[in-house]
Amino acid sequence: MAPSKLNSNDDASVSSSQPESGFFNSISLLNSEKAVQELIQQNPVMGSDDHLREFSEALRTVAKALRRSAEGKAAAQAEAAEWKRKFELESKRNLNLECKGLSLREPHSDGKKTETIACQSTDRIEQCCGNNGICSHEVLRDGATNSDFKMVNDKYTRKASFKLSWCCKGEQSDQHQHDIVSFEKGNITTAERSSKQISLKWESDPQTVLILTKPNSTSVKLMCSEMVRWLKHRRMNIYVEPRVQTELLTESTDFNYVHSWKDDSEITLLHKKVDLVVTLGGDGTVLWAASMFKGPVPPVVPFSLGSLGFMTRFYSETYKETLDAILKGPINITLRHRLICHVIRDAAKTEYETEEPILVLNEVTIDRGISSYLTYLECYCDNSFLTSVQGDGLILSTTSGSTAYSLAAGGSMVHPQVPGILFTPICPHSLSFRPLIMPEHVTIRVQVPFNSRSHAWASFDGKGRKELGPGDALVISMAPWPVPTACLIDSTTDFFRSIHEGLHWNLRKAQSFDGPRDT
Ligand SMILES: NC(=O)c1ccc[n+]([C@@H]2O[C@H](COP(=O)([O-])OP(=O)(O)OC[C@H]3O[C@@H](n4cnc5c(N)ncnc54)[C@H](O)[C@@H]3O)[C@@H](O)[C@H]2O)c1
Ligand SMILES: Nc1ncnc2c1ncn2[C@@H]1O[C@H](COP(=O)(O)OP(=O)(O)OP(=O)(O)O)[C@@H](O)[C@H]1O
Repeated sequence: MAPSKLNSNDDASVSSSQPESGFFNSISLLNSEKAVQELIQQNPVMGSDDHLREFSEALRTVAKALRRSAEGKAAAQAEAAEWKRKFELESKRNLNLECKGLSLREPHSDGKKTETIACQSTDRIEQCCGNNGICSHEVLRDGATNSDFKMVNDKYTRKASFKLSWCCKGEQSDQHQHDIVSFEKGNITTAERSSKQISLKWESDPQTVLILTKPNSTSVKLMCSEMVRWLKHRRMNIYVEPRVQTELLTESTDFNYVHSWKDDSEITLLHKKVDLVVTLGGDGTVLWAASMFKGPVPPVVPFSLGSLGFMTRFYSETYKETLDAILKGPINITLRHRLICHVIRDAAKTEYETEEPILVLNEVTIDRGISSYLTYLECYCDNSFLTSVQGDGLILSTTSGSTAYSLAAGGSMVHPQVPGILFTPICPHSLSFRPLIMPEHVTIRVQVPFNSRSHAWASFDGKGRKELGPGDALVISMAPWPVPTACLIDSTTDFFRSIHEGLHWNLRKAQSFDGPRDT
């Protein structure tokens, strides 16, 4: 991922910054008032200006038109492009004003003035972070507003801010200042691929840890209570799920300092309180943790207390040393991309009938469920017909999910930092249907045709099955909120270790020298 796409927000959780075409496509498919409101809430820059509220109105109009007619689509897309341009200009202006400490409510500046402000604020970013970094307090407001503070144990604490940086070869050259592709003196060049290892450095001490645990496991329960005691000793605020809070209180009333929530709606605010998420379990627990955050996700430290543990590189035996190092920082992280999935019902006549989008870290699968007939699915990429699937189903996977179900269905393994979407058929009844890997910016639509003999079923990271009837569709694009997972060593070493140790990739006895050979 190119650095310009990285951002860390004022909640010190990680999100991608500017909307890209895939993201924008997904915005234009947001067709409920609630979904648009959520998007605005989750993006403080977007939500901070009347102009941008107007933008959300336009999005709803665009979304409606997109779903109605073919002619409407062309007009709506043109309108969407115009709003995208306005939005980008506006976001840039807001970011720049923030960097200069100016009020977001200043009257609009003309293009020239915006440019001057942009230059000054860029200088300031570089003064603090260097060319290859981004600070949460610089990019987004760090002025002490009430909402920035959280109340824990009757005292106000502030969510820790951090800086993300990435190493870039050729620091001396100015190549990294170029756009991705540049054209100078008739020569086409591409910028150096600068997204190497991303490093997270705390700018203020992390204070609040959320521990998520695999249920029904005695070893996990023991590890959880030991870790809670140790974190308390380190004066950390600790959150756990209500089930775990009950378990801890049953063990001892001494655990009354552990926080939880009563109502599921409080989960939507967790990212504002939590500095760090610790998972105790296997890959399923990491998926569970990711699913709890419908927007930005705080850094996740996955401890291995499962069987395969592809994404859980940390050993629970050495949790004290690990957490000491992580709370001190800096830490290498992998930004694991997620997909955002919208179920669009054919029967939905109004925007209120459509469903909440679902974020997946591994994959969304559309299969035949209990039906014994072939699944028949029509697939479109950015509104162009791509292919139809006749077989057991289709997997749309992230690169993190490439080593899970997609791998079992014949898809390639892909490094988790590669920003792509895997398109992997499940048992296709065709001799020539090979898996594909798409670029990150595409929007894929999978539709159950009206002449399909059966219904299809979508499942999200192996959970939450939804039935899709004829005319229903699933629209998938890259989500702007990745899951930042801490690395034991670095993204690449961890990935190679996982494919060797977890999957025994290409394990074969070496051929002995003792035999016929070239002379
Ligand atoms: N045929 C298959 O391989 C198959 C079938 C169904 C689901 N799954 C996978 O299971 C996932 C759900 O995991 P769960 O733990 O809740 O269910 P689960 O308990 O059924 O475990 C699935 C297995 O997949 C492994 N796994 C999960 N994510 C992985 C990843 N990113 N890379 C490598 N291995 C991974 C887990 O370690 C576990 O061994 C789904 O997202 C799907 O990818 C795989
Ligand atoms: N906090 C949680 N609450 C509810 N369910 C959870 C929670 N954590 C994990 N799960 C579910 O429990 C199941 C098993 O968890 P997990 O995959 O972590 O363990 P495992 O199967 O022993 O390990 P591995 O995936 O490494 O083989 C998964 O389906 C996961 O979704």
